[in-house]
Amino acid sequence: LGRRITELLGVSYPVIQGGMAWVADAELAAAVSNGGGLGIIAAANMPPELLDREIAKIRTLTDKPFGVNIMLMSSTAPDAIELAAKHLVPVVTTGAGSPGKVLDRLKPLGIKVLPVVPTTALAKRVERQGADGIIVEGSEAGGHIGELTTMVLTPMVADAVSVPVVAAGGIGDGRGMAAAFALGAEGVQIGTRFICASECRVHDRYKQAVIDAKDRSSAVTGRSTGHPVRCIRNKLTAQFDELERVCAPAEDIESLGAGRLRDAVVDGDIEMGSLMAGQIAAMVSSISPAADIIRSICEEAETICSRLSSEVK
Ligand SMILES: O=C(O)COc1ccc(-c2c[nH]c(CNC(=O)Nc3ncc(Sc4ccccn4)s3)n2)cc1
Repeated sequence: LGRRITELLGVSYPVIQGGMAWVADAELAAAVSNGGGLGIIAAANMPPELLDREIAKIRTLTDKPFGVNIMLMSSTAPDAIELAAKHLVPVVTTGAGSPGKVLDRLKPLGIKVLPVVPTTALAKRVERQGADGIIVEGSEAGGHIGELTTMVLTPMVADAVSVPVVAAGGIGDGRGMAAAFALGAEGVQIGTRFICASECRVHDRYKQAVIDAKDRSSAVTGRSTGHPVRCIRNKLTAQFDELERVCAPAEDIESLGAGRLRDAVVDGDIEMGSLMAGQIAAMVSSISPAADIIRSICEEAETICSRLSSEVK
């Protein structure tokens, strides 16, 4: 079922690790790639010299394909594009903006480009612009999200484009992967579950917050600024809610959020840090090696898909 994606990316399993800002570094990405998936380094707002070192570093940790995620809202995006070109990074994923410039610059170099999109319209646009695959991200996801759920967005985009679709948002076990394939996806992108990978270097209190999360633990803040972001509820999200209740100006909301993701990831500040995570955090209950996470999800999905196909008869 995932053959077009495994062949496109040169991986064993059609599993992409989410390019999570501050979380997805060379260590996590290498562990995912060595485990048979596609590990992704998040360029996010990294200074170019740091991203340059992370890309050089992953090349010492794995000889398997890997990718770089370029967050198009970041002022460092143009530098990230040039670094991806310089290193001939096998795969680039993009988020939080329209990837026209990325496609024009990197496709001619043979780099595979898979944009993340939150709507069907954007999916059609990026296919026209030459996307090799399309990652559709539902509002179940952590971080900066759109309004449509994975359950609705996936089949709509699968019907609208011919390139392979990868489903993201709310997928954390084999059932989610099997469901994504049933909806027309040919691969999955997983973020939150990999926050609790052994090789992920976020602070243990961040990992514990993900494990402790229940189904209603996450909340979306920042809708009024046009950049809705899903995080685990804490004092910070309560302050965002208060600012939005009194219709504070967008810059006050954005300045409250600046640097908070770092506080959570590096300092383990679970009260005032930005604990970006998806709704699937409620289903995460253990810290496991990335390779085990990938294998167990794919084996469970395989079992479900073959049971479904035999029972349908
Ligand atoms: O140009 C247009 O038409 C708009 O295009 C798009 C609009 C939105 C998206 C989109 C939604 N979700 C994604 C992929 N996921 C993400 O980008 N998730 C993220 N999590 C944390 C991030 S860091 C941050 C920094 C500032 C504000 C908020 N977040 S980025 N892309 C992609 C394209």
